[in-house]
Amino acid sequence: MRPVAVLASRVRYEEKRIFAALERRGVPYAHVDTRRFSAELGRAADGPRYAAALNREISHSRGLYASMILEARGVPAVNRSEVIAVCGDKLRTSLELERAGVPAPRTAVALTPDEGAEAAERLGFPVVIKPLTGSWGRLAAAVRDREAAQTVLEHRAALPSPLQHIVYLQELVDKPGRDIRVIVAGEAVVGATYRYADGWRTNAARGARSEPCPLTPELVEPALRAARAVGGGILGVDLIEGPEGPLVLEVNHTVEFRGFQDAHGEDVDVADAIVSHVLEAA
Ligand SMILES: Nc1ncnc2c1ncn2[C@@H]1O[C@H](COP(=O)(O)OP(=O)(O)OP(=O)(O)O)[C@@H](O)[C@H]1O
Repeated sequence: MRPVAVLASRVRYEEKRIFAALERRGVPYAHVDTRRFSAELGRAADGPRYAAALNREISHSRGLYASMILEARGVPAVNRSEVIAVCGDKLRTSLELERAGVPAPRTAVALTPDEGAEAAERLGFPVVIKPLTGSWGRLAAAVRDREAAQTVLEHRAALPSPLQHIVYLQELVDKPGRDIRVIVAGEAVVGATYRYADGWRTNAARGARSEPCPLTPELVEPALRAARAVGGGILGVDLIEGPEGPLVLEVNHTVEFRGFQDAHGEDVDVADAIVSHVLEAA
């Protein structure tokens, strides 16, 4: 069997667990550091060197293009470049969720900061203003009135990147001090955790505490629908509990699972579920 490529510029807890899971199953693998990755075009006839590629790259651009290049060489990538492109952009994700009828917070988008203030007013305060790209909740702001919105949007307008001038807004959902993370691998739900933290951003990267969350149909169904909507693969679906049930916030394409694994202990093996899905793709 040709080796499975594990694409990652950093070997963290998650990648170590994945290497160990591959070794336990006797699957040959090669760690490919994306910082040392290059390919000459026109040589695709060389044929695929890997049975599949598991993309664990944190850098969005390197991850996206690594999957794209390997796919062009006939290597099935997990996740696929198209999925990474959708998940890496909050608006593209929201549009796919909307198309699939997945419940999500009320969301609006404006193509200039000035129009953003109007759109926020129409959505109704308080609102969350988020960058289209990025993670760990960085640069997201909860604003309670028009004046505060205008201050944030003025900062946005001053930023050099045109992408920062696109304003993505959401109602601030009054949630019970926690998020829910559901990990999906293909058509299987690996498990779910609650993530508790102080403040309105309760995601794990900001120091949240993870606890196991029961897999109820009202959670599993929107999580699987969200994963399918973005194209499927190994995905972390983030949900918050609204007054009428779970709402999908976003879908992450490079799942960090340390808190999740610690919360579940021996009951769930995320790395093994990931490897099992990659072998299906191979
Ligand atoms: N509309 C909302 N209402 C209430 N809380 C929200 C809303 N949007 C985001 N949050 C909170 O802020 C956190 C960060 O938001 P979001 O997940 O959109 O940002 P991110 O930068 O993509 O983070 P990550 O990719 O690390 O999950 C969420 O985990 C959630 O706790």
